[in-house]
Amino acid sequence: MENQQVISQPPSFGDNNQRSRSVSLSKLLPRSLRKASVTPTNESSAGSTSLGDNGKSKVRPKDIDKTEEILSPSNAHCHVLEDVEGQTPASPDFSDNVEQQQQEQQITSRFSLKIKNLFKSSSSKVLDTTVSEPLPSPPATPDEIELPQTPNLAHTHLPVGVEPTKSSGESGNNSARRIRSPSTPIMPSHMSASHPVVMQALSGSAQGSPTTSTARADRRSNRSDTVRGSNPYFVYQGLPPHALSSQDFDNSNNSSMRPGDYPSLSSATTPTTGSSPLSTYIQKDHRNLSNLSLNDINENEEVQSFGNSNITSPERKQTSSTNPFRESSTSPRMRAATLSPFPVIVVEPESRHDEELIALPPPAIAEESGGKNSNVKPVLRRVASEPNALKNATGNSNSSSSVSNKHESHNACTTSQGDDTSGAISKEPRRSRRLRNKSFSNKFQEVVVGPQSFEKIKMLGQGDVGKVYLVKEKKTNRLYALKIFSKAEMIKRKKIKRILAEQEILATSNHPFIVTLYHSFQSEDYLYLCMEYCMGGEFFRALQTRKTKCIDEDDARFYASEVTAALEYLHLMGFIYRDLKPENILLHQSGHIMLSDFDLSVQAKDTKNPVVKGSALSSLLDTKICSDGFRTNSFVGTEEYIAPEVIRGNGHTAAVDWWTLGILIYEMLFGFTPFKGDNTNQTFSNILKNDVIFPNNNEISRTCKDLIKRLLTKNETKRLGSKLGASDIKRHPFFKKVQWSLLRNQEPPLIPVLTEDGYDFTKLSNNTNKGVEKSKGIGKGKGSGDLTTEQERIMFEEKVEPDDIVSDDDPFHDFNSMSLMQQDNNSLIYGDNNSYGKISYTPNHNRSRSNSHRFFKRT
Ligand SMILES: Nc1ncnc2c1ncn2[C@@H]1O[C@H](COP(=O)(O)OP(=O)(O)OP(=O)(O)O)[C@@H](O)[C@H]1O
Repeated sequence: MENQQVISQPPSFGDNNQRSRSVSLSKLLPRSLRKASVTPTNESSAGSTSLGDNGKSKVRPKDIDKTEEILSPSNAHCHVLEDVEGQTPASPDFSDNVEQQQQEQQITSRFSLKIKNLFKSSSSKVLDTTVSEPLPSPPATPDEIELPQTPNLAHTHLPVGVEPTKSSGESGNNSARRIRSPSTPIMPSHMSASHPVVMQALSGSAQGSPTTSTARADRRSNRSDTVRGSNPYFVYQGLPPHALSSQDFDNSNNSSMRPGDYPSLSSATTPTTGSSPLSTYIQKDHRNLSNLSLNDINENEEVQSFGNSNITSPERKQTSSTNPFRESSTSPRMRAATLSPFPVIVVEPESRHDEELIALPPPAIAEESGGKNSNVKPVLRRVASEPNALKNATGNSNSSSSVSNKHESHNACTTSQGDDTSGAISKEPRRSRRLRNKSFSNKFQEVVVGPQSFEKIKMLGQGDVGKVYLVKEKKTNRLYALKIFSKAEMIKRKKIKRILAEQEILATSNHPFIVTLYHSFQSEDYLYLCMEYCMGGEFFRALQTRKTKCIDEDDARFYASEVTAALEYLHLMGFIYRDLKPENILLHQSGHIMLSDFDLSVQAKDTKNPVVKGSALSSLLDTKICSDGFRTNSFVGTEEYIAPEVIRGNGHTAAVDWWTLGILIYEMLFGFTPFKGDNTNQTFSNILKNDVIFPNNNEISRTCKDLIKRLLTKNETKRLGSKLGASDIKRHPFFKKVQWSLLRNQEPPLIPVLTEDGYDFTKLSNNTNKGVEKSKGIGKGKGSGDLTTEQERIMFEEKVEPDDIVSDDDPFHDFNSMSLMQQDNNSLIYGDNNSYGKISYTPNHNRSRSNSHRFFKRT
């Protein structure tokens, strides 16, 4: 097969050094740092991440959660209505960009000063950031810069705002390729010896100049060269103590660092020398620290600002925010944007969980350990509210018996609530109606499966908090993707709201481009989402199989139209997706897209019904109105995809999804994202200040470039989509030929096929999971494979806890256990001869340049 390129199936997380991808900014810690279980040897660390028990040896990230800031709908932002139709395609309106750039430059300069001053007063443990690095000046170019054309665009792209000198070209080479992986050794700029700040700190050391060829060669030769740095608007303060454990440093052969030690700048050396504990640590475990501190600080900031109050006054907003951008927004325009027209902030009702979760675990533990803390109010909860892993993690002396007791306690709960001998629980637990009362509830019935109904075939991937397994249902042999979350982990990291949101979006959605949720259920220690298995894996992988990491315009139109349809649907439901990127787009076996990973999504408060506007002849659906007036203030997204308003921290709306669509289309066409800089600082600066530029690629039409420009309009009120939402995008000339109601009947450009030379998972799954770990290079360290296997064994052996027994003060009370009423028969059937290890993407020969919009009829 000539055009067929075989790549590894999105690997089990042990494979992560094979790829690199950026991680959503909301993810507090790099995955490796988040690993819950520390194995005896460092080789095993990548593959032995634990979700479950063994809490004593776990590395626990600092607790954070999103506390969404909802701004009063009564102060809904004004939006400029602009009609796309009839406009000359390549005539973008960037009239306010110059003014905006100047103001933003002033603001960012102020931040630099402010943050520098902060550092002056910081202890030596606080790592300096890149703020001393001058922000790149906006390119003195017209809106479109034609760069010299070369065969490989990915290699010729110069980062926006970087002069096309030799060095920047090299830098562009590094930054142009978007190689991302949660555990690729991507070094933040402040960790890189080539970074000026590190250079400064290492002054006197023989690290060379940032511009020396040695440093560049290091960067080129090391995958960590996708240097990421700190956001100029947030201060990197080193790894928080909870992020590091003694075991981690033992693994790094360094005993001098203690768990509580912050890695300091002085100890952060170049990844190539590996002489510092941190660099050794990072090198060995291929960590990406770049996004860590941003989230950490931002999340804490939000907790501080909004965690203890239901209503936050404008004054509170002004004073409590630690976002330097907001604090120092002294320009009238920025101040106006910050305070008006959204002066009132209301905390989301769901934040109840955040408060509960801050409070619950310690009292529960205190109570169990003899109630020594008499001030602690007894908490009415059953054992399931305190997962065994959590008890272990907190060193509860009863933990040893908890595993053996759990089924007893479960049985006690299931048989008779009144039998509870503690006497503490006197009321009948109420059955959660959260999802049952929703309009879609007739889609679901009582849960008909449990963990034991499935057999693990392989791990598909590990996300921020969940592990996703390819499983087959024993009874039917059907394949599913089972996403499993540890309750203890969710509690510790205050992700309860996230998982509830993810469950709700998946359960609510019924759309061909959104992954289907078949079952969701919980056991005592775990939460489970059983979803449609998208055997094509991540669209990101499919892009990587292309020679230039990109696809042609017709193909990009195909994927962009499906993504637009999915976003339109989500917006109609009142959801803002917020994390669009190729990694979160999965490919169905048919080649059509499936949006997944909704843990960063948020639902608008007071969702409104869509409105049809226009005449009978040309009516347009206004989906923007569904979440009108809703602004949320979390700092979420993925570095290269993040919208300017998110960086500014003034709140954002569903318009962020249209921004990310613009980045996605750009990346599909050119193989890299438009604003990527050498580090986070520069990337954010580029996002805020620079216009999108296009490589000199004559194959890309003017309408396509116009669409991208309009989607990447920095002013969200002028961005395409700000008038009617998806309808604005759908009627752009770029999509003129698209038949929106027949998208599912389009021929996809790439068809995923399982190849024959993959791992023989049939044998491996018969021969216990241990074999899988070995074959995938997971758990090389002695015992780690056993540990993973043991945890997985528990995951797949636990019993379902029906809603009736999950008491209403249980943090997971609202995680309803249910099964889809009518299951379609489209899910793949497990085949003994199939390999689930490797996949290829075959160009669809039914689809050519001339007929790419040909539709086939189903027979
Ligand atoms: N339905 C599915 N079919 C096939 N693979 C899947 C499916 N769902 C998830 N995966 C794989 O598992 C990986 C992790 O899943 P997912 O992104 O949902 O987890 P997450 O914890 O939300 O991750 P993230 O850190 O990106 O938010 C995905 O990147 C994908 O490769």
